[in-house]
Amino acid sequence: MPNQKQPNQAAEVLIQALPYIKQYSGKTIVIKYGGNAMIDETLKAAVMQDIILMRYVGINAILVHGGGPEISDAMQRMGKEPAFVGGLRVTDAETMEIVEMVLTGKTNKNIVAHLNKQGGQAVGLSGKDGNLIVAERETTKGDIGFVGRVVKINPELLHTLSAAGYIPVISSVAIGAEGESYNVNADTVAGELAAALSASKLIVMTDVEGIYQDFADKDSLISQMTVKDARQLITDGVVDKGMIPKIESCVAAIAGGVERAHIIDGRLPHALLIEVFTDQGIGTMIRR
Ligand SMILES: Nc1ncnc2c1ncn2[C@@H]1O[C@H](COP(=O)(O)OP(=O)(O)O)[C@@H](O)[C@H]1O
Ligand SMILES: CC(=O)N[C@@H](CCC(=O)OP(=O)(O)O)C(=O)O
Repeated sequence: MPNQKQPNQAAEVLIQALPYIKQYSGKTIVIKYGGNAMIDETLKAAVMQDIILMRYVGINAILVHGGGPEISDAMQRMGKEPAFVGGLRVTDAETMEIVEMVLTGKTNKNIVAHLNKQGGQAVGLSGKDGNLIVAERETTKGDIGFVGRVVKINPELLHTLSAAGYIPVISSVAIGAEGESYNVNADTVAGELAAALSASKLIVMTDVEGIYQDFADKDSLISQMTVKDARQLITDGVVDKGMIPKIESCVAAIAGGVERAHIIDGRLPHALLIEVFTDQGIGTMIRR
């Protein structure tokens, strides 16, 4: 399709981006990618382009991906019924194998291939590589098997890859003290990594515009709030389901020193570029 912008308009767009390029070049931005934007191929291509552009202007872009629906599909094909306790997948030994095959084997490599096809230099990792994400068994929700609680992040490998211009793509499979695998929620991993890397931003992409004060009222989108407000939303039961781990990961990131966390709509093409490089605030921003 021909570019419908007049040349001066195109120049304006680039000039508007300049202060943001200056602000974030050389800084780290952690992106959690999942949900709808992952299933739709056109949206997926747009997300990859945004990340490649971020990398080319010198931003250390780190991508953490989910893949919950794909894991559930694979389980069902293998005759296993997915079950969740408090939003976490009950993960017996066989399910852990499926999680690792799908997330680290398939989804991770698929994203890496997409990024590389479009001109990026992506490297796929799980939390096992370089002992990146060390976990122990999550025990606060009863026995839910090999679900992990993050105990340590070793981000050195990510610094090395970013410094060399690579885009690390990370699946949320962690390693235990005995080398065993743990299944960790991908939102949680993104928040922990953002804190460990002292990222400038954590951006969580999802399948709604952002956080609503009242989920039934689409005019009640919260454009920004403090960590205290965010915690209150969970206490008051305003957010539930998949939104709770997202808010918790934003809160953990900010408590760990990240400046800002954003929950944005992955269904909007180029939502990442709009968030990082324009004056337009989209989604919900959480700050100290
Ligand atoms: N107050 C709220 N505002 C926005 N979304 C909410 C709220 N409370 C619950 N949600 C739910 O959280 C979901 C996002 O979490 P999830 O389905 O896990 O997303 P993803 O697949 O992107 O990880 C939304 O689709 C929505 O149904
Ligand atoms: C413990 C736990 O629940 N792990 C998640 C890991 C994947 C994930 O978080 O994917 P989304 O971001 O697409 O939801 C799971 O098994 O589904």
